[in-house]
Amino acid sequence: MTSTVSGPPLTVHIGSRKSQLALVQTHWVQEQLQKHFPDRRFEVHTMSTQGDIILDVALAKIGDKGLFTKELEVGMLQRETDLAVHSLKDLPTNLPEGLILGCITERENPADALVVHEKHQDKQLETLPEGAVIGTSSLRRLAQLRHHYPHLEFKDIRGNLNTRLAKLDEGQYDAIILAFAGLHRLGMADRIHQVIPPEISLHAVGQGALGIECRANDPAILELIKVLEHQETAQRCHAERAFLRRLEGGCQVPIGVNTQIQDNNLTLTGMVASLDGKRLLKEKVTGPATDAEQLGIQLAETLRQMGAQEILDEIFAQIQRS
Ligand SMILES: NCc1[nH]cc(CCC(=O)O)c1CC(=O)O
Repeated sequence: MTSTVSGPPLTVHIGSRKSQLALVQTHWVQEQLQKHFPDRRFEVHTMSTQGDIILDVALAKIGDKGLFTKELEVGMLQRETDLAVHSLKDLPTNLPEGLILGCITERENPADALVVHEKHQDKQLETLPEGAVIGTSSLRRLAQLRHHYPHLEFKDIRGNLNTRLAKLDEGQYDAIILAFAGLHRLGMADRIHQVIPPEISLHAVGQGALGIECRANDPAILELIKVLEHQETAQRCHAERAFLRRLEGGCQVPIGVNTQIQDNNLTLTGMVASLDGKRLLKEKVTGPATDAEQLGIQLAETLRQMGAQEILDEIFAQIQRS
């Protein structure tokens, strides 16, 4: 065996959450890296994050950044692991000192999806009856659906995908909203009843893509994970993340996006809404895909001029009070 002096360690340690979805995603990354680098060993280390442990409090109220990522980050900073695989939408836009977002993988369909109770098999979002109870833990989904369907009721829902589906099937909800990507990756795409179009619900920043985080001063690991980067997804997600970073008020907020790239031009649509869905600001920007971050910042400033900051400040105060 040859020893590598400056190359990556022969065994690469990958940090992951323990949820079924996290493991499917991490094992995919492990498998891809193994294919590219057959001489190395890739080992997965699972960890529980606060987000996996605190299940009885609404996500919006916890509000803490990095709820699903912090323990994985500590692992890398303490050199127990070399990289961590995240659902990109759970990765805060500002990372701890010493860590970077080293790779963004090809995105699955980023849309939200409607899953209905069996008694509503013949219904769509627009035909669900008045008072039907929709389960979601996301302020973004809540605000946009309230805006378009004020006759529906909304109730918080927590837990992993299987728990949420079980609560729906038991009859605690008439329908729930989940990410298309999560259902698809877990082999449960057959539960998707309606893919919600962007005109109704703009998706979360980074939704459907994986983000691989590593130490900033570890070029060998960075070089390994870069082979999994998907350029178009990365450009879209860098625009989305720059938009969120520029707007964010320090809590989970109703901010949604959509991105498209055509002929090297990136169009970013962004939305900020009040919790009651009564005010909803939406605008878009187009420019060279290579200026992704600049486009995100520009759109954030435009929305702020339209009044987004007042909406976000109000929501932050509301969440603190409730
Ligand atoms: N916050 C939970 C979470 N983080 C990533 C996904 C789904 C997969 C993805 O968006 O990449 C989900 C579940 C959901 O929103 O339904």
